[in-house]
Amino acid sequence: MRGLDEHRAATLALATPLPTVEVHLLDALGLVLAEDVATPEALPRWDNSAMDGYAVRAADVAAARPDAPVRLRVVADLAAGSDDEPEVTPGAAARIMTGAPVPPGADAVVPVELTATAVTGGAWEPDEGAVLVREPVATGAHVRCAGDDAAAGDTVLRAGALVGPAHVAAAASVGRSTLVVHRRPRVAVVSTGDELVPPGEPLRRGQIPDSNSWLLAAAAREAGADVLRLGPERDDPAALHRLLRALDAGEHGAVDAIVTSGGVSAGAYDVVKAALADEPGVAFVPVAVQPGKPQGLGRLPGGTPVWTLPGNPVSSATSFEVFVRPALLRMRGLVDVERPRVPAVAADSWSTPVGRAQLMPVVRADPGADSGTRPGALASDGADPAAARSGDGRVAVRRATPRGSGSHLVARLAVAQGLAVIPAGVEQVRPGDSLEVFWT
Ligand SMILES: Nc1nc2c(c(=O)[nH]1)N[C@H]1C(S)=C(S)[C@@H](COP(=O)(O)OP(=O)(O)OC[C@H]3O[C@@H](n4cnc5c(N)ncnc54)[C@H](O)[C@@H]3O)O[C@H]1N2
Ligand code: MOO
Repeated sequence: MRGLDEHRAATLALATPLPTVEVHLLDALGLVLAEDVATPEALPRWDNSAMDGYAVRAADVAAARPDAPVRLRVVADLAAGSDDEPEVTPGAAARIMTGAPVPPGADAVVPVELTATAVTGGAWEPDEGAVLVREPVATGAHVRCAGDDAAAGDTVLRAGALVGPAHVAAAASVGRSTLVVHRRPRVAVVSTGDELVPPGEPLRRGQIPDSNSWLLAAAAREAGADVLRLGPERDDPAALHRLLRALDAGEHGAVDAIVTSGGVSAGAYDVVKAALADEPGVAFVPVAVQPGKPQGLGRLPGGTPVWTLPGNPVSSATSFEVFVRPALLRMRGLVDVERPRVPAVAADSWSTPVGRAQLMPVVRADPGADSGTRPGALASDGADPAAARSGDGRVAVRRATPRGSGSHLVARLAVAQGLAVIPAGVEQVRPGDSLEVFWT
């Protein structure tokens, strides 16, 4: 049997970053940058005021006191956006608003609160032409200097970054209206099985609603892909083969990956295995993991990578999580495609299959476990972190359901907050044992 990590490596090897496209700023949100973005100019572009007030020469107001204010001639009124460049000579000041360029000669800004005018509290009246400064300011006070944020030529965004709101803002601030990003993968999800009917339709004995195509479509979308959801497909190998070949040939629109569920174990009607048996690029391999042992992987003749996941719903879910999700993230251009694994401590005991790693759906073992919050949020969600952590800070976890990692437990899978990864060499987990968990 192939090891869990070995199979993860094999699936990642199928994924390369997708071609790049230039998109408008908002459309870049959630995509991965494929270029470095530099600022052609310093940011800020010029010294500007951080306060509404008066641009002055600091030396002029050094002696200002509330009971002995300094009177300055007001020579200009500079709103943000003004391109005036009035010279502030000794004894002069310019009324200035936050963001307006500091005029030549001025080296500080006096906030309006530290001043009085002839018409205090009213609009500035040019005729009055003067301001009383009641306190001194240091040279440079309330001036935001050119280049504070970035020098001309500085890289402000790096290729490989996942574009979020702050990246959009940074790009806009350097004058970009578009960004070059890796395009989003389009994934076809196909469920198989004669027993399946679309959810909501009447069921006769033996039939169940198809939940995997919905699970996998949702998971793929959550991983940043566009999804073409198909199925349930009948247990007809020739028809399924035709469908998979058509997907590979782009007959349903171009797809970057195909994910199937079901029909890959040892049964008499294992349709996916039969459909792809003669495809030289696809191999079926047992992987030493529970759930998720029967796996198929490879490329169809047109080059489309295909993952054939086992049909048991929890097996499908965990297989997507550890084998497909990282590959989709890599296609999106991300370098870091693994969820961080965090140390945890078992608050529960269970046995694990001999010779296979185990992916155990878990929940926090603290009173906040039912709240739906993730352990990563513990420090700020108001729960008492001490209640959920061991003395050394590790989060305590227990199995999400008393039946543990049973691969048919689809309805209860939603209570799980993460997966504990138990190495193949461990046969029993006991309370207090160290675990590695990734939160999903
Ligand atoms: N003799 C053996 N039998 C099985 C083995 C084995 O090694 N030898 N492996 C078991 C393991 S482990 C798994 S996992 C499953 C995988 O089976 P398949 O991938 O062939 O899946 P199916 O047989 O099609 O279905 C299994 C199970 O899951 C239900 N299912 C399937 N698709 C869906 C869906 N879209 N939505 C909801 N539920 C679905 C299906 O009805 C079955 O109950 O094989 C074991 N057997
Ligand atoms: O591998 Mo199966 O997925 O153990 O249930």
